[in-house]
Amino acid sequence: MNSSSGKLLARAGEVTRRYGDVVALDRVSLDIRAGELVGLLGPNGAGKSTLINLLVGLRRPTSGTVELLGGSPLDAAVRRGIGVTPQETGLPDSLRVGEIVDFVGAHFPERLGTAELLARFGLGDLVRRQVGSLSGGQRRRLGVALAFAGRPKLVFLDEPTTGLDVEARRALWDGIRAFHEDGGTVLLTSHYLEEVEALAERVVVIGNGRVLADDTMRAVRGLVGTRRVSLVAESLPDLPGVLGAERVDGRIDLVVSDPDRLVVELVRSGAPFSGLEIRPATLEEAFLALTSKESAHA
Ligand SMILES: Nc1ncnc2c1ncn2[C@@H]1O[C@H](COP(=O)(O)OP(=O)(O)OP(=O)(O)O)[C@@H](O)[C@H]1O
Repeated sequence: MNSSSGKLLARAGEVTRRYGDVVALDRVSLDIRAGELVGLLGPNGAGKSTLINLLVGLRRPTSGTVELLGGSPLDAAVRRGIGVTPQETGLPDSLRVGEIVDFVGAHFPERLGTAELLARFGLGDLVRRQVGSLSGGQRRRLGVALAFAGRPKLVFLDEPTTGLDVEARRALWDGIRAFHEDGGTVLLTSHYLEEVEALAERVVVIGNGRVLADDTMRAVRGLVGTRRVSLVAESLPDLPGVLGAERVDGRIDLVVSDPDRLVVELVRSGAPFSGLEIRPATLEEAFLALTSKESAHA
């Protein structure tokens, strides 16, 4: 909401993280301010989890700086102010849902009541159930809910709804929204554009370890305010304004911002082609175009 005026809660400054030869993050900078709900969007291997792990102190950057709640994420006292749900959560099967929430909550100076927390995430009916008896989706929801148990200032959610059905996903969204509406700050990663669209006002697109866009959802859409031009051709010359290109089932699909100009240039080039189709690009395609921009070849 007041994205540029809120207090700075987390900052990655020019962070690079290598794993051997792999550069998972390449000089990434990111500020998260109080009251924001930021969606971190990117394909598999883009570096999203690595960035979260650096911000929450699970890993250290190879170079660059990380600040969390005005201190260092390596400081356990600082980390008490945040909530984290990793991609996978291992919870002891024999404990009851209510017991786990009590146990986790007890580690924090301030906490949300067990009943309230479970209700927020649509888990109220499960308070007496043993974790071992929960479905995968229920367990996942519990894992996410636990990130909110200690009334955190800032919550990091790494792909919170992966593998959940529509209903469970919406229950989670409601819980995340309720926290945000109370003034809470969230950074969440997702592969799902609809999830980021449903929740986040600010979107950071990450690909190949770099920040490709950091703006409002609207602006990120506009940035690639795109059409998809699809045609059959052996090969194409370099064409102007191509944001992304891929071969699909014998066709070449180009994501472009100005399809008229592209077609004019295509005809002018004399390259043989057939089966020309032009349609609006979906947000998914716009996103893929952004992430493949550097490697696009038309
Ligand atoms: N512990 C590790 N050792 C070696 N390489 C790693 C390690 N963790 C991550 N990587 C590599 O770093 C890159 C970024 O991975 P990361 O998990 O941050 O991406 P991601 O965007 O979270 O992907 P996903 O959506 O699949 O979780 C990948 O190439 C990955 O293989």
